[in-house]
Amino acid sequence: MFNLSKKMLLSLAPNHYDINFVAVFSVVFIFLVSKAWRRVTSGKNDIPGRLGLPYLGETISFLSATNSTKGCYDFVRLRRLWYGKWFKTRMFGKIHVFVPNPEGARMVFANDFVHFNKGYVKSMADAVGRKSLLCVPHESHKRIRGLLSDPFSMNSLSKFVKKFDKMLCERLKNLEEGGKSFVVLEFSMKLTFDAMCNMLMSITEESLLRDIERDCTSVSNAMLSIPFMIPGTRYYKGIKARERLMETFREIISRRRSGKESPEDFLQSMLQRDSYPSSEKLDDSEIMDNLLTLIVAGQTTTAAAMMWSVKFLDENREAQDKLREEQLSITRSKPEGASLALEDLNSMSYGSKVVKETLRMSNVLLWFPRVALNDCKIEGFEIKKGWHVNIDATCIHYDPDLYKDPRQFDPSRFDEMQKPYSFIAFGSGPRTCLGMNMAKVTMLVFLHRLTSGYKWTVDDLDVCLEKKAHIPRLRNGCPITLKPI
Ligand code: HEM
Repeated sequence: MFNLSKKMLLSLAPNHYDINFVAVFSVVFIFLVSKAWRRVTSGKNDIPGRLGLPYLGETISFLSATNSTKGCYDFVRLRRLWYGKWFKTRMFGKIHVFVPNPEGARMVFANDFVHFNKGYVKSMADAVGRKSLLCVPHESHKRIRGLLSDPFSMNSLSKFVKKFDKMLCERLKNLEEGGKSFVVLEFSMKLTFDAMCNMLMSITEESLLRDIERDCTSVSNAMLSIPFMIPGTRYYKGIKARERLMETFREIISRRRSGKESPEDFLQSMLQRDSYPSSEKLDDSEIMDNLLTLIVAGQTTTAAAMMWSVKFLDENREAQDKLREEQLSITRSKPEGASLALEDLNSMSYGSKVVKETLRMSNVLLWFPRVALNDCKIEGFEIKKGWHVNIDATCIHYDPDLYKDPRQFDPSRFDEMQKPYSFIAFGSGPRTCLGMNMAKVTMLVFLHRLTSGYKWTVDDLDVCLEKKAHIPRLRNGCPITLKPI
């Protein structure tokens, strides 16, 4: 009975067009009815989105976006197109909501540690250590952060500015003499790493720096891995690397305590508190876990931002010329060959806007994850205890209601005051980036030396992003050739 031939089927409809029409009509009808049904059955405070199968949800789509050259944010971008600004999804067994606006961001930041906290990820705590700022509970966080903060205040960074400037000038000179193309990302990764190790522990020996860098990279790779101690896995390599790093840090601390060396640096400022009451000092495991945290949190972020500044300035010559003009006027106001001082950075008003615009557009940290500690509401939307709430910095930084022509690199947009929580590249609230000042001065010195000393050509214009990277970076690392001016 169901064995109708194609001919008979066609005879049921006067022509092919009718069949096509009926098919398209049915699909549209089913789509509209199911949409209307979802609207009727879900409350008006429900966040739209697809949770998919239990546990798995949309994990595969997320992983495939992460594994593409468009980058993992493409997963979020597509869902915004399908569901609107607010949407939810399920990944790795957890429900995630992406918070798309300043009002929502304010609510989450203002309730950090109260209604929200960073999600506990075992691999992260195992890799950077349980005493890391990224993992400790509220009370310890407040104490540890308070004690770590002083060396990162603007005033304390003046020695760092001088040292970093000297290091950068030497390296740029070498590249200029070589006259060859080099990859900015490789350059900036090594530069920021060496500068941080110098500032934190006065390490300058090349082979030791490279050993520590290799191990820090393994730790960083292990932070979001599956925590099984199986040889060959990212987790295993990260834990082994951590053991070696802790051994190195322990040796440095013991040399300092024996009085064999006492350079003026971050570590020494922590050890000077040895005789203080326990509430006013960090114990050794707190110092070591946070040395590792600072390197891991500071290197890749700052290096990626430096790379993006080169790319954006290359694409926007007007901004590059304006920046160069400002920086050359600073050079002219100083004796020849003088190094930069912290006070010089205060005259870099356009430079500071270039840094902000670079961070707005590059979104080195795409979103900031939190977990809801209780049932609550954000902007009227119901959030259940245990849901992951991601403050979507990228969506906020590209919102055309907050930034006119958001895809245009325009540092002068920061001439005007921004709406609160519309610029959140360094986060906000009790977890605001601890290295914010250091990152800003590093980028300003870099931009100063680059634009006042050189012009450059980008040698490969490919815009594909690196695969499997959680920090958006160009796949080619932005190769350039310098031309002295
Ligand atoms: C351009 C460079 C940088 C960017 C864009 C950046 C961004 C951020 C953001 C957005 C957060 C908050 C994340 C959240 O709320 O979940 C954060 C936290 C943090 N950053 Fe940075 N960062 C940069 C450079 C640095 C540097 C140079 C250091 C250290 C020397 C550093 C150390 C930290 C630490 C320790 C935290 C955790 C703070 C806490 O939980 O109390 N960052 N960073």
